[in-house]
Amino acid sequence: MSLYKLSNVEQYYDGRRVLSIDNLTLDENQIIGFFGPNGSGKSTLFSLLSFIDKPSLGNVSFNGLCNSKLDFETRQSVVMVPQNPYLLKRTVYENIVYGLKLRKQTDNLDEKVLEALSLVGLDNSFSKRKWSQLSGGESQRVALAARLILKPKVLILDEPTTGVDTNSAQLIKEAILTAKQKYNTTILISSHDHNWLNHICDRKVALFNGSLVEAGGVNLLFSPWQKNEDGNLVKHFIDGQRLEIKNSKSKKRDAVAMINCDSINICRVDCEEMKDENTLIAEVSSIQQLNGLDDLLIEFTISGISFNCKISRKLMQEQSFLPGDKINVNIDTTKVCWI
Ligand SMILES: Nc1ncnc2c1ncn2[C@@H]1O[C@H](COP(=O)(O)OP(=O)(O)OP(=O)(O)O)[C@@H](O)[C@H]1O
Repeated sequence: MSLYKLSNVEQYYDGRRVLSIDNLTLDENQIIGFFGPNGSGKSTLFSLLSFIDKPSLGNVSFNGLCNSKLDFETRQSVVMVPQNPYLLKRTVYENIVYGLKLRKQTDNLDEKVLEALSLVGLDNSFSKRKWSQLSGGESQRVALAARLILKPKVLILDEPTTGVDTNSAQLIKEAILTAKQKYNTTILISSHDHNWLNHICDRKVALFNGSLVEAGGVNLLFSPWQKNEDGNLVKHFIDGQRLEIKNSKSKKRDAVAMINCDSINICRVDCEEMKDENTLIAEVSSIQQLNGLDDLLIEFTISGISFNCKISRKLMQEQSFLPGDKINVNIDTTKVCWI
């Protein structure tokens, strides 16, 4: 049985739908990464998974029980570090023991604080410091230690590496891996740092305008980018091909483009009707059947970089693609999102 099961979940703010998830299951003792552009619904989803909010419609079940039937203790076993964690205006020690005291678990506090601090790479001298005597990265780690000390069943981290240096990001990563191993904690993390997520996650889930993008259904195009004369970002592939992204003047050269597989059209290389100045040449690497759908997922490479797109069975019958075939690729760059 999955730990979480979401069915037909929708969340509305001021009459506007910001989240719509037909089906999502999350398994126990995994590290699951959530990514997507700003405003795609990651924090909203986390507020439902942490039981801070109830969905406007649909059902979030946990360990087989509907969220409205969960007892206080079960709710308390799920803890979250929000995007901008709040520290009490007290010492680090008092911040870290706060949750334990609320739960009336007051035995061996000193020992537990020492263990929690060492998990996040801070020594015991920090316990006497005031909240105001910490750097941004140290505050993040204290906020994390205050949750780890609870040995939670689920730990939800909303962008834990935003604004922290690489050393703190590494320490946070190690603390998360230790929590998974030592306490069997299930960890849900959102981050815009794909390298960091790739190194730590067992599974990654993409959100796009409040909807889930099925595994393999999204393409990420990483830097380096160059700017053309109009200021738009252009990807130069090693084989000399180029892809200009429309309306990207405001984006930086280290941005990551997210291209939904539905925004890509393909046809055989000898099919003239799709060809224009933006058409790229690619090579088919694999063809997979998508579960329960009348669609196929085609993986292909453009100058060694992997992409995928969906095609209908009808198009497959017309074009009969095979691995190794050269294809024309058109990407609707007006639909690109940025991470
Ligand atoms: N309390 C709220 N009231 C009204 N709208 C909200 C509220 N919270 C979030 N939203 C809107 O819901 C949408 C999803 O926001 P959310 O914070 O979940 O996205 P996100 O993926 O976490 O974004 P980011 O990467 O910027 O943190 C956004 O359009 C946002 O403006």
